[in-house]
Amino acid sequence: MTSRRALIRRPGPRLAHGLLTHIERDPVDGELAIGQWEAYAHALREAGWETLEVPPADDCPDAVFVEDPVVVHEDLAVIANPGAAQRRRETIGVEQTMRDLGYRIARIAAPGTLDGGDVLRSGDTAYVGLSSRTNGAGIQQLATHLREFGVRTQAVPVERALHLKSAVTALPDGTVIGWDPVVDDKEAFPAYEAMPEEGGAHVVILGEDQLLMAASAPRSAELLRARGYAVTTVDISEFEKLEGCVTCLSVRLR
Ligand SMILES: NC(=O)NCCC[C@H](N)C(=O)O
Repeated sequence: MTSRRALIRRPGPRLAHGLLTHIERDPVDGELAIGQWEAYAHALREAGWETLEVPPADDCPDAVFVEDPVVVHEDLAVIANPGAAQRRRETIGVEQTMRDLGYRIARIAAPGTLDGGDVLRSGDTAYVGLSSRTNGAGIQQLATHLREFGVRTQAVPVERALHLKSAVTALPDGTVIGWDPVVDDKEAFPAYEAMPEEGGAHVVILGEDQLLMAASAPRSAELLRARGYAVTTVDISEFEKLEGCVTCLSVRLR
């Protein structure tokens, strides 16, 4: 029925030891996390996406956040060089999966660092967070890789959030939505709208009029429903305790 596929990666036994930067540790319930991850994958499939599992990386606590080790554009998979050293081994299995799927492979190389969570594509622009994980050299390398597609890359400062997409995402019509307390530069975007909750800044575009959001942002979901979007919500509380959000749990391949 569909050519839409999404990469996901099952959480491993060390999930509770995932990295934290901006929040205090709150114990993660591993079993609940697996149930939430399965419900997330189910929501993708219900919306017509085929889910492809990258083999788990059980020694990497944050491997479930599969968006971070790769940026995919058309037939090119840019393997990231994660800014946190302990996340770098996550790229091995992701690269193998992308090769097996027939993607061309490019790489972000040291001294460049880049996490996929910092890359927000909207229209013909890639906004890339200059964050604690992604540096200027990484952004320049990504810009070079994306140039062949006519994609323009624009760096955006990120100081108050982990990744650019922890602070903002984009609606199908190009409006960038964010949670003001962690957005450093609203002026970077041609159209910006504030959401009332932190999780309200995170949308996975399931279709032209269909969004996936976290259950932790009910008021934002209502606002977006009022704009005509069909919004599916999933509870991802255990991943939010690790600074994860709906966007980072999958990579949509189009
Ligand atoms: N793209 C994302 O927002 N990923 C979330 C990563 C959370 C993980 N605990 C980390 O600090 O790397």
